[in-house]
Amino acid sequence: MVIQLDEVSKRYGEKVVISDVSLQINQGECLVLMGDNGSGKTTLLRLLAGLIYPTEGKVLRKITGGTKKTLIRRTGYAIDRLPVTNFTAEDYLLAMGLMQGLSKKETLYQTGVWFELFGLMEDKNELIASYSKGMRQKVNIMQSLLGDPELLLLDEPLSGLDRNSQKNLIQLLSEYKKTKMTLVCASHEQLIVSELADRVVEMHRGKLIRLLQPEEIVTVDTTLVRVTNLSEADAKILSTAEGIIELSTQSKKEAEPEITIIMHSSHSDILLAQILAKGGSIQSVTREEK
Ligand SMILES: Nc1ncnc2c1ncn2[C@@H]1O[C@H](COP(=O)(O)OP(=O)(O)OP(=O)(O)O)[C@@H](O)[C@H]1O
Repeated sequence: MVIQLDEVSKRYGEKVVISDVSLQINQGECLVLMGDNGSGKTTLLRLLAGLIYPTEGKVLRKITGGTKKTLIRRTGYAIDRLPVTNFTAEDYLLAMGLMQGLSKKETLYQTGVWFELFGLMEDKNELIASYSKGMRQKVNIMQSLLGDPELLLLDEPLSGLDRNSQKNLIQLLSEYKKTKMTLVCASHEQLIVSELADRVVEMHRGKLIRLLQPEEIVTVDTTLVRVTNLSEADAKILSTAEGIIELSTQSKKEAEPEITIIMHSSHSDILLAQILAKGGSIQSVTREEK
């Protein structure tokens, strides 16, 4: 399935949630959506699923053959949290399979393979309401895969899964990708980016701000340092030093301007020594490990 978004915006009342997004997602591609909380990833997935409509612009989903009805059947969507239902996992998935037009036999066969893969075989007849967060997430993903969709939309699919299940899911999705399934996934997980992504889109306040190749997503350990007493000239020199990622000055009323520096942790000892040598006072040092 190929998806084309043309100047898509979505508003709720006055609030602009998606703003002028144009993008083509190709058949067999895996596109990963990244961005801060509230940046619009889930809303974009819902637009792609056809669950909501744009306020402006168009979302075109192109399939070869088939009707609007088959378009819905050919789309799988795992929302960010499976609602707690009063069904057992097997009954729930059976109902979802039948609703999609699968036979009982087909559904039980497909789900049986996944119950085994995700280690849920012994719990399949327990109520979903009694499941842990991770177990519920596995059922959520299984329902999205029913009927082998051509377009699969996943919202934070690795969330709540143990390491082993994460790897099994990645392996399963890699197999689906070989069948030309189009995959759009909201995730910050390095495992998804490195193992599945063909392109990564970064969102900020409803806009696409960057389109990246997976190899451009380099996660490094960074250190954030807050400094005062550093002259403007020294700050300028420091901003070009090796290991500096970002340097910004915040002027506060009736107080020393404070400089915030984000640096590669591998260079932090040398850079902190340079700041002190220039007469800077270090207010705080925070290490952010990725
Ligand atoms: N039905 C709605 N009515 C009003 N505002 C909404 C609605 N749905 C989403 N929003 C707003 O749209 C913005 C984007 O929300 P969205 O859930 O798409 O973000 P997100 O990037 O998926 O966030 P997160 O990483 O926290 O899941 C938020 O400010 C949210 O409050």
